[in-house]
Amino acid sequence: MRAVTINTLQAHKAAGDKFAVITSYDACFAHLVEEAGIEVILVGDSLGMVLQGHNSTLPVTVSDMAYHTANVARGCSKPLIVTDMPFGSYSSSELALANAVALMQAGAHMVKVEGGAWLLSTIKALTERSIPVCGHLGLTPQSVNSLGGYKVQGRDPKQAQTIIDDAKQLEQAGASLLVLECVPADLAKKISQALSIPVIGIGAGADTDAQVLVIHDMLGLSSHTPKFVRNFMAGNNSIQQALSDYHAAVKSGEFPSAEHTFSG
Ligand SMILES: Nc1nc(=O)c2c([nH]1)NC[C@@H]1CN(c3ccc(C(=O)N[C@@H](CCC(=O)O)C(=O)O)cc3)CN21
Ligand SMILES: CC(C)C(=O)C(=O)O
Ligand SMILES: [Mg+2]
Repeated sequence: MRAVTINTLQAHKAAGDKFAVITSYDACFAHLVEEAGIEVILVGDSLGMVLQGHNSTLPVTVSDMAYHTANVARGCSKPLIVTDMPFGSYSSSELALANAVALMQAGAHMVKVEGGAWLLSTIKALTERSIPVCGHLGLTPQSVNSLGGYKVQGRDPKQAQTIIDDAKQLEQAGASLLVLECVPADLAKKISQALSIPVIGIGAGADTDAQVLVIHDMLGLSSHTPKFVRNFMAGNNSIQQALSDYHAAVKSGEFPSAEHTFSG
């Protein structure tokens, strides 16, 4: 596998070929993920929950994200590395710019931000300054206190329309990728078809252009696993095989199946 770029992912979408995304927070896992042929590594702020033991992603700092991004970048050379901008680090365009530069200098190839219309000028500012951006809509965990919990989003028609409008505007503002988390499968399908940028689903059904999971969840290491998670260690005795199986199951469309999917 040659180094994955945004062009590679765009070509996958154009050809109707699915690709896989998985979180990593250190060089060891990043290397195993690369060996499995997985296209994209997300250095997710979920590290606040799975590594640091918090019950939300809110306490994670830019310096935490830069530290883990640098460790991941030393462990692999082929996957595209996307790093989450943590809570509060992109509240204004100026703040976002300074923090995104730090994450890019730590080894990220792209940064991810959670939110819709309020972010358009920030996305424009970042992309104009050569910092590629991944959007994130639906269940946005940094908004857990406003949403009242980790709940499926977009079930009522008005809320679904807002997510569709936000997705189109994020693409228009220059986003290169979009994560859709915990939305009904039919809504995710509609958005994936409406956008020309690749859409990555988690709890968003089988019809997005890609899938993402938290690596600890798919290895069966987490105490609470949401409905959209499949344990790829079940019936396996190596992490390397579990990662290869995840890649193959996403590519073939075998994962996610109905049991991992939310309906409207
Ligand atoms: N380990 C881990 N895995 C994740 O997927 C993840 C994190 N941490 N931290 C950041 C966010 C939080 N996420 C979550 C957390 C819980 C649910 C959850 O329990 N969802 C319910 C749906 C409830 C409903 O039906 O509205 C579920 O049953 O899956 C979903 C996403 C996803 N992200
Ligand atoms: C669950 C994914 C999409 C994420 O944002 C994270 O790992 O932080
Ligand atoms: Mg995140």
